[in-house]
Amino acid sequence: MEAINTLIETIPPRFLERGKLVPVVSITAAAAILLSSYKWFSTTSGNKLQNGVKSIPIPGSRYPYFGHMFSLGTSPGKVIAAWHKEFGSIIELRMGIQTWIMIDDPSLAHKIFVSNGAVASNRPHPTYAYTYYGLEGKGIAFGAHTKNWKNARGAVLSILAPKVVDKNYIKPIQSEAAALVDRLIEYSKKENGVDPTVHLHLNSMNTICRAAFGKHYSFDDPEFKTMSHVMERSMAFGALEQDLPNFLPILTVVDYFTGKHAMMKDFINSERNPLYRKLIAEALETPGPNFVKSLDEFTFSEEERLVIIADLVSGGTDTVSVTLSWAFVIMCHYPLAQRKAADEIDAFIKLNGRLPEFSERTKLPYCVSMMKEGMRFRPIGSFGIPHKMDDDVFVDGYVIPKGATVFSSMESMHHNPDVFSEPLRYYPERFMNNLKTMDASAKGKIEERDHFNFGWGRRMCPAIYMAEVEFFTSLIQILSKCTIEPVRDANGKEQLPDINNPVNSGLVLLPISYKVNFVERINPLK
Ligand code: HEM
Repeated sequence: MEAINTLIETIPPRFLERGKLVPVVSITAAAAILLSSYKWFSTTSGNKLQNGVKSIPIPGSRYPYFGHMFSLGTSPGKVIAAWHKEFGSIIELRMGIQTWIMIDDPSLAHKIFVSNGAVASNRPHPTYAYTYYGLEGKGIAFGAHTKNWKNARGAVLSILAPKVVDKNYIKPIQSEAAALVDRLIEYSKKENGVDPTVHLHLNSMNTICRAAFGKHYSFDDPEFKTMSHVMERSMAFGALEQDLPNFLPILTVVDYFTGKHAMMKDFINSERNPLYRKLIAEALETPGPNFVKSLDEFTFSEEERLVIIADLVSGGTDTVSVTLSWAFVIMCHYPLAQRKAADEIDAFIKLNGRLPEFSERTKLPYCVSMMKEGMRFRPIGSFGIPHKMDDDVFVDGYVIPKGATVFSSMESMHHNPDVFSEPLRYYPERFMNNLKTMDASAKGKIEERDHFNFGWGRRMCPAIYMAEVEFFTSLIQILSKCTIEPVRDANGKEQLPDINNPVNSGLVLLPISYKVNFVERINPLK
């Protein structure tokens, strides 16, 4: 019963009337528990050969029916990393009726996702993401690997191509980055320390909304609040614990009694879709380029276009801001690295009388390396977005079975000593000889990739170039105008942000909420 109680605790109370639910769950629980009330322990027989095929190790303890669902705790990335250390680069988890394969070796991941891209590029179908958010699998992020998806992906790649970003979106990115720095400095002057989260959220939302719709917001704009609310609700519905029947079909009855599907449908029809329809209609009339107008050059249905735009807005909102948030934490902990990057920027400004553009990044090798090392040192997600296998694939002696959900274990992969020497050391210099854009590096040879945060193959993030332009531009603006310093307590003692314990928030890993000071410095431009 302990397992079922844990399960109930994971379902947010707003979706449940506990009084009604507990008896229902108790019946299903009794059925499940009756089947067996003991714990199974790991079959650690990995790498045994059977008919020339190595078996994939199954780590840790697991329960009948539930499998590993209660073994991952609140920091699944860390648990998985420990299992990789013990059992090797490929492990298998049983998540209810689903089989999850976790990989922390980039070359194995490459062989599965890239070399076998034709059958390793599907997505699992989480109920909310696929049925409701995706209006039955439309768009690109959660759509099945079909012809429609290929068309959508092709259109998105063309509107996010580096030369299009350079031509249409660099100026808005620059002006939003400048506004971000000004706000961070202004708020730091008002108080002892500022929590950058909301400022970064506004910045990333404005950057993507300018690109998508040609519009941007202030904090108190009611539409900004609506956008944030819609995004937050969507994330909450998309959380794994909302999708338990996909793992444990016995719990379908819980969804039925709690009316969860009706709530999801209602949210999409009465909140998400009307908002996006309004933004899309306005964007078509707004002067200047934007994603909506670019998509209009293709022949998508109204629903298809809406979901593609929603994918781009959701994908673009908190990814770069979390990357920047980690960069702030890291720079507080490594002031010498921060100084070195600022000196490099100052030297460029002294020579050129202006801030560097992204196209000039190789003149700032330390800054570029710092960006790459920051993403390696603190990846923004534990597992990226999973792929689903359409067929069996035979790789390095293992069979990755049809139907399995395959993840790259991002935390473990980026700290894998076989891939990065001294992986726990923050050492930007390791990338000084790899100054290619992250976009070029991600699409190049596996041995030449810098990091793996943007995923793999046909499903690789289509916005890498835009994301790194945003990251670079904000970093340069910030370091040219201020230093990032820890706050001090009443005794003048530094209070450094926590760098070691990320908070798992759905798809992303956030730093624990923190405050730092953005202290204005002599502007090298003046
Ligand atoms: C630091 C920033 C970012 C990171 C680390 C990141 C990471 C990722 C990852 C890991 C995936 C899944 C790849 C896979 O399945 O193998 C992905 C997909 C995606 N990303 Fe990003 N992303 C970032 C920024 C952005 C931005 C700025 C946008 C929009 C402008 C965006 C839009 C998307 C979309 C639409 C997909 C779905 C692609 C598909 O399924 O075909 N991302 N991203």
